[in-house]
Amino acid sequence: MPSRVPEASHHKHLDFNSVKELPESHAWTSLLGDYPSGPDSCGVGSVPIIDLDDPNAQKLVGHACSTWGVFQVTNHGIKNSLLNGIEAAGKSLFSLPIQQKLKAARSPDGVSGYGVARISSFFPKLMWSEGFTIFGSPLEHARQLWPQDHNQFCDVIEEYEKVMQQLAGRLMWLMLGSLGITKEDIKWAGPKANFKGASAAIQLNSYPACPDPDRAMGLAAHTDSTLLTILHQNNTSGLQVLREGAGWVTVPPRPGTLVVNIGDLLHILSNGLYPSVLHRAMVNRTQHRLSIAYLYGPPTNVQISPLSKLVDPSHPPLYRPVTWTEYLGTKAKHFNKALSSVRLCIPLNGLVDVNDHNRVEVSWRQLPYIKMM
Ligand SMILES: C=C1C[C@]23C[C@@]1(O)CC[C@H]2[C@@]12CCC[C@@](C)(C(=O)O1)[C@H]2[C@@H]3C(=O)O
Ligand SMILES: O=C(O)CCC(=O)C(=O)O
Ligand SMILES: [Fe+2]
Repeated sequence: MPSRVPEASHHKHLDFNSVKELPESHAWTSLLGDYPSGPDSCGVGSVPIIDLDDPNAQKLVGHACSTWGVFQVTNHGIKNSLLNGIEAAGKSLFSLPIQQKLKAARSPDGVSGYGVARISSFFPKLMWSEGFTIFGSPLEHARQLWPQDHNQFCDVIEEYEKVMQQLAGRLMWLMLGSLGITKEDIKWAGPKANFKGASAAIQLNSYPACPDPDRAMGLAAHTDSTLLTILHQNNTSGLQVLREGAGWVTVPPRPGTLVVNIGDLLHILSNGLYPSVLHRAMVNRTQHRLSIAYLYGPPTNVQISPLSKLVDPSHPPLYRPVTWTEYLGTKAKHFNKALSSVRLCIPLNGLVDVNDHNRVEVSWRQLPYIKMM
């Protein structure tokens, strides 16, 4: 694990508009040599695109989840006007003067607000991006950002949350259905099995054009601590996913298409059958990139553990139960070791020791960070 950067060791909040040269604080040397890039040269294919109206959608989703951990969806029911609306809301936020944005700064222990990527403290260099997280009502922060006129922003966010919650529920049943899981198996999905009590955060990410993109990192490689994440990107490339044996594969934006990726909690729930995908965001010299992530999780206090239908003597539970709140805390503390820190030890006699919560294993997931040091 790279050494952490002390909070005050350099200026964290950059006014990207005024910077003409990449500052040393943001220069990630030897970064791009960690894995080969691009699917085209080695023929691994590209991230699957699934039409949600396809009668075969469940099977296609299941296959994409077990092989890629990520897929793109069309015919998802989200209007283009709303996607444009949330993009415009993000643009309007990030184009405010830095002093104004800092009025809505995320507090050191807080979740919501404006700030640098929260995983920054795990890296020796800062990332070429800024973010705004919404968990619960955006009203207070929106008032600080636009004292005269915050309604437009809040209305778009509210509408986005409403439709994304429905889409996320639909995706959950496609994913779970493909594992043979039925509505009776997930009590916390609620009496109508529509995941009404689920929680979610919206993360607006801004990646300004960068004077030296080959030495900069937009958002460092990570997995999401979610069940699933639905990502809308503007018309600028930057998202890459890591495919074992192939390297970093770019997920180019396609108008009206949303990216869905599996997070650590679905990895746990599926007992490792649907692995969470490692991904990152790169930057470029000329275009401002914007992405909006809908980070979807269970009700915050529900214990998530491998589904009993997926567990038997030859497939023992790989993870101990954990709530979303607890897991987010673990991620904030242990970052890329969070998932293995909730993994159970399977001794040779096959009996699981539920108290051994702290085993740390080195897997291919950790290589990108180790190589960076
Ligand atoms: C619900 C959440 C997931 C997240 C932490 C957060 O509380 C809100 C922001 C999310 C995000 C977005 C960018 C990448 C990420 C690793 C991060 O630093 O903040 C994720 C967090 C996560 O999935 O662990
Ligand atoms: O900007 C992107 O494409 C990725 C964003 C992301 O990974 C996140 O918000 O968790
Ligand atoms: Fe992410």
